[in-house]
Amino acid sequence: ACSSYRLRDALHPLWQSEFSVSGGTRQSPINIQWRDSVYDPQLKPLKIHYDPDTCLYIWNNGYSFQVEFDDSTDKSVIMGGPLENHYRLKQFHFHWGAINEWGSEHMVDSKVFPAELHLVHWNPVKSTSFEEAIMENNGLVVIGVFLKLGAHHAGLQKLVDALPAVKHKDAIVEFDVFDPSCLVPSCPDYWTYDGSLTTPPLTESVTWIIKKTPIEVDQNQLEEFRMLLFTSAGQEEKRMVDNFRPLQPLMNRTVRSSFR
Ligand SMILES: COc1ccc(N2C[C@H](O)c3cc(S(N)(=O)=O)sc3S2(=O)=O)cc1
Ligand SMILES: [Zn+2]
Repeated sequence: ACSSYRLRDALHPLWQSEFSVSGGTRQSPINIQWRDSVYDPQLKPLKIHYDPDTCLYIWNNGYSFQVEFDDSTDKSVIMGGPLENHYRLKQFHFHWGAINEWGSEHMVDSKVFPAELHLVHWNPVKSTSFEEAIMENNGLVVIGVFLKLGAHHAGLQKLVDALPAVKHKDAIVEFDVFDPSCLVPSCPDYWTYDGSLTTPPLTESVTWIIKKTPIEVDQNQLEEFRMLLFTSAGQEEKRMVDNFRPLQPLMNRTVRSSFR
């Protein structure tokens, strides 16, 4: 894994140079060293209540595909875990590689996964809008779920079937009635740490919750991700792959685990 990591890092100077914020002390993603994580018995189980009717549309934002939700009410929220209050689901998206040997943003004991799901939530108690929450300390909570190559994922397939409609940058397609909790593993175990957005503006406003157990997807489903394009219609095609940020230093942070 480390060799492919070095290779993948060398292949992607863009991500290395463009996305390094000066003076950051809590940047993401990180390599989670299982043995250095600290079990915190005060961490509660994470509670997830998503209403499938709050799903709005899928769009290609030029570095991933994103599924947006109606966040004007508390219909789709998470609570518990390390959180003092509830957080509203705003969007989810993925990061993936050109090949199965890499693609995730976080790593566990230097193990990379072919892809990683991010469910982005914001704190409606501390902030009056998502845009405001992005700039707030711990204004956002992102749940990270690793994807590994394995069985076909029936819930994901509904999403995959819509991807050809958003092949190009800025394409958008209506996507109603989808419950993203089908993408979250039932195992309750997670790690949590204070970090940042992994794309610009890289703000240090994210409480990360990384699920220990990956979900399984099959090769065809990963290949469908790789058929998307970074480029707009009419431009020279660039396949949307390797849209992950390199690992960032842990610095003075502790990763807590919800499990022994
Ligand atoms: C300044 O305006 C904005 C700033 C940020 C964003 N977002 C889009 C980003 O792609 C992005 C990436 C996230 S990740 N990989 O989970 O760390 S979370 C997130 S976002 O939804 O906050 C939208 C508007
Ligand atoms: Zn992300």
